Amino acid sequence: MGPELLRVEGITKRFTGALALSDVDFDLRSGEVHVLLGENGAGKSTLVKVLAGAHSPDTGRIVVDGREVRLGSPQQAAKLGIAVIHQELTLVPDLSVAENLFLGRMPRRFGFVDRALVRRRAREMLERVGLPVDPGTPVRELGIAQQQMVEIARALDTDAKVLVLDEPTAVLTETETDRLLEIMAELRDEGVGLVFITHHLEEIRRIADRITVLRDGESVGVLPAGSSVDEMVRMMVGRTISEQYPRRAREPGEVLLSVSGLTRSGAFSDISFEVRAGEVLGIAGLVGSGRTEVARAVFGVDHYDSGEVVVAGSRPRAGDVRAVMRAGLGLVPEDRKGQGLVLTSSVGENLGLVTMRAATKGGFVDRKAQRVRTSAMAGRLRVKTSGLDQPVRELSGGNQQKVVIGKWLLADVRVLVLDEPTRGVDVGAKVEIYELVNELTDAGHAVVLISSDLPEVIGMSDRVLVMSAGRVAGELTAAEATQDAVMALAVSAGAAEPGRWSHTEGFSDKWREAERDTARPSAPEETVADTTWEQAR
Ligand SMILES: Nc1ncnc2c1ncn2[C@@H]1O[C@H](COP(=O)(O)OP(=O)(O)OP(=O)(O)O)[C@@H](O)[C@H]1O
Repeated sequence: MGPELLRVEGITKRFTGALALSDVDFDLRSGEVHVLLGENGAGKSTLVKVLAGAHSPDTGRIVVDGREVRLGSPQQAAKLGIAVIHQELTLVPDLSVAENLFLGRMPRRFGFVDRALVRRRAREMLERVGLPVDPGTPVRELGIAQQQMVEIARALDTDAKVLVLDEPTAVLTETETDRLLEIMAELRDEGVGLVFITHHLEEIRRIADRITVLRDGESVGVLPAGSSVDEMVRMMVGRTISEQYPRRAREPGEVLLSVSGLTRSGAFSDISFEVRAGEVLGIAGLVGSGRTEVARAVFGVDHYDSGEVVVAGSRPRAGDVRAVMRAGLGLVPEDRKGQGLVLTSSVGENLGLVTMRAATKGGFVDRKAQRVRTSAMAGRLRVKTSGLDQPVRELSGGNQQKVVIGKWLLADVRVLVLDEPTRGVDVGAKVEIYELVNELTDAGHAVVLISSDLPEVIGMSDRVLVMSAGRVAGELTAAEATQDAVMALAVSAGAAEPGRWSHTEGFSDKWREAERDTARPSAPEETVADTTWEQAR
């Protein structure tokens, strides 16, 4: 490790109702990857925003290159060589890669943009991050990983000595993550100092030189490279987690969800499956295999051409979300930046969105009963909040995700479809979500679990349905569902689409890609929120 690039001492940041950072010390040296680890709401993003000049701390010192500085704005931070890659990328989709790389600082000659120079410099910058795209390509044609690389290339060109990456791998596939970690290692070798946030502990094991653990806004310790997952978990949540996938199987009862011959041209075809009371059915599949599309069609937010959906004995009309919900089926959509939430409303209101109807007595909402239930759920999922009245937009990303899950876990549904329920959620809350799945099935409900996390879908399901290229490729019992067996089925439709499977990417890579490609955080999700509002009234 080289000389110290940056140090913060005694940083405190208070928001109304929350002490986000309390007397935090942190330092970064040249040529190291320093990981910030902590539960949802521990204060990681707040510290990053202080380093980015986006939040000014209430107290504390910031020292860059040995000199105390005030980071009054992101521009000032950038001038001092601190570049931050936030989760929400900031590129302009309709401009080319080169135009984005030089946004606001186009090299000019005699007053004209020097196009030849722009292209040459752009190529050099892209080469540094190993991105083989033409600088003339519009950014909107790039995948998320490539866009992230363009941002990193741009950041590095401004002579950044410090590169801060806030949960960059959450949206990446395994191969893309590998590539990013390689580039991070190369930059480290060049002497750049990197601050890295991730909830994936195995990534930390691979790349971290030091790990600073935050808990409730305090720095509780620094772990060295090579620390075990157990050590990280213990320091992060203050206890060990004995069982990662605590599935309690029970004798299945009557069929609660029956899907037969469901077909939508171009998306999925002839999908049939059943889920019984007390069962967890996992749905697995690769890029474009259609898992999420099927879930959305079953829930009624997307249409289907033919087939039948029966929920607890009734046949809701295709495409009628309200009828599907009345029949007793709920969907936790894959979360994308607060999707499924009413951001301006409070934590309590959001948790109660779907249950309000259940808590309605003679036309009036029984507010007391409602509060008891929502507050118990917030406690179980350890939603970090100053109270049920806090606006949900003030919560950290992971805690917003917990509220989306909690809302549906509280809903009185017979069948709950969970699409990527644990993305962005810390390890402790993950296990709590699994426990709640157990409780749902203990109580005789049925759960459909769609997940890109292969160990999770295998560990928590009684049966795993594997989809491939829009069809059901097969079904495995819990005992049969090994990674290899699931993989073999998932690629079984490969012959039909040779191009898709010819590359040598890892399996779970396509897995995460599938998840991402099918995510459409647009109108249909709003429909969900609107419908629940309407129902609540
Ligand atoms: N603008 C704000 N207003 C009020 N409270 C805030 C605001 N921003 C953050 N907080 C609070 O500060 C605390 C730390 O949040 P922060 O976003 O730093 O957590 P995090 O460690 O990044 O979590 P995650 O892993 O979920 O992203 C949380 O309790 C959060 O509710």
